[in-house]
Amino acid sequence: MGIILGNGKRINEAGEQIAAEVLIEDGRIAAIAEQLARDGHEWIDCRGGLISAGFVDVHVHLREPGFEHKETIATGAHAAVKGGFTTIACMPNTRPAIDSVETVRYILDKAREAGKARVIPYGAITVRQLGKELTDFAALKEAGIFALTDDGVGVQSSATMKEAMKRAKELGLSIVAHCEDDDLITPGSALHDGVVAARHGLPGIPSESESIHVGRDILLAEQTGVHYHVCHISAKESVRLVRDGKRAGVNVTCEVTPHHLLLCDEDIPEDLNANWKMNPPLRGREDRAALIAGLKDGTIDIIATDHAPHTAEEKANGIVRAPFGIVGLETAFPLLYTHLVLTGELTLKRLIELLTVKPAAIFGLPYGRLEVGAPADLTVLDLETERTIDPSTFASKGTNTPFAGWVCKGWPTLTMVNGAIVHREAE
Ligand SMILES: NC(=O)N[C@@H](CC(=O)O)C(=O)O
Ligand SMILES: [Zn+2]
Repeated sequence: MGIILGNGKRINEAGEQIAAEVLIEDGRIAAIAEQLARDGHEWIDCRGGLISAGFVDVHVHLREPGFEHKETIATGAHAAVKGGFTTIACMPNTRPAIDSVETVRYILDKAREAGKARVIPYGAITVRQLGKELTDFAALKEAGIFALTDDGVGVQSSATMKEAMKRAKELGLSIVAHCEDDDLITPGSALHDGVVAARHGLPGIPSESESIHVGRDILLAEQTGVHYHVCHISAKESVRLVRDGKRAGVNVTCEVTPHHLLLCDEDIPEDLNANWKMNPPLRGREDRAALIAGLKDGTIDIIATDHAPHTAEEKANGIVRAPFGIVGLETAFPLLYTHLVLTGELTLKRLIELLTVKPAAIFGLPYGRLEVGAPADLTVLDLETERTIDPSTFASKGTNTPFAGWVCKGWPTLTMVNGAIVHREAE
């Protein structure tokens, strides 16, 4: 007995939406056709919704262990499947950091218990993410990490980064980098060093604090041959450096977040609400344009949310003292579909590739494909119904989003991981 996702649509090679039904058996996609014989299988009515491969998000902060008041693996993995994400990679800036085999095992066990999205942990590059001593990459790989990063902080020392890349290359692991040169940032800076910070008389985070690491690391990746991936790219100069690196044949990829694609510093409300504070900051209007251009020309490889939950109390501390970060898992697809696809910036086919097959492919993961034989990680999307983003309905513990009140189409109605239904909207 299998399950049929019936009365749905899919996107064909030409990018058209065509009628489709999908049969799931033994956790895999067993058949895809315009119409399937019911044959006693369980039949689910997709009501004309788009059946897509489940989304893959390589940048998620799950906060457990250590910051369970912000998010737990269970609440974060639930938020993921509500947003159509079936595989999420969790960042190591937990307490303890993901720098030991024990912590990797703890996370994998908790994720299995939660039974929602598939969780693949990153391992920290350096012990406690302090930027000094490298972690035991081989042991972390054996325990099940998916790639290496110190996200949350930049690796300040070029020598440490180079040594990390050499060892990662030997083990076939990717180096994923939060690019931030601490020396170039005045402590307490919260906003991009641009017109808005200037108007408020606040010190700004300059673009070169990001791009200098991007440039440095592309040169080191060229030397070491490692696959190097840039987190949450935000500055136009960083996009240019990645474009040049790719042209020179360096194995460099990068991700952009929905918020950097849709917002710039000039959109931040005058009261400087801290739900607009994240790292890297919303940059200038030209940076946002460069990110969209980079996405269109293939310089930017994928979209990742940088889901970063914090409590409302922490975010009420004012723009300077509040922590950096916004949630993203439950709003990413509706925002991108409504504000990039329906506006004509990107095709739906391309948006879905940026969220599925592309992230899977650059990290060698067997997910993100709507194909017979592939693991049945699927999401069904209602492309018609308009809904308003309401943080009080989030499964995430975090309600810290600048997008509250935005009206979107493209809401996930059903999510399946390995053939099991892990989320279904009430009808
Ligand atoms: N992006 C953020 O603003 N914050 C992240 C850290 C990070 O991704 O750098 C967090 O852990 O809160
Ligand atoms: Zn980061």
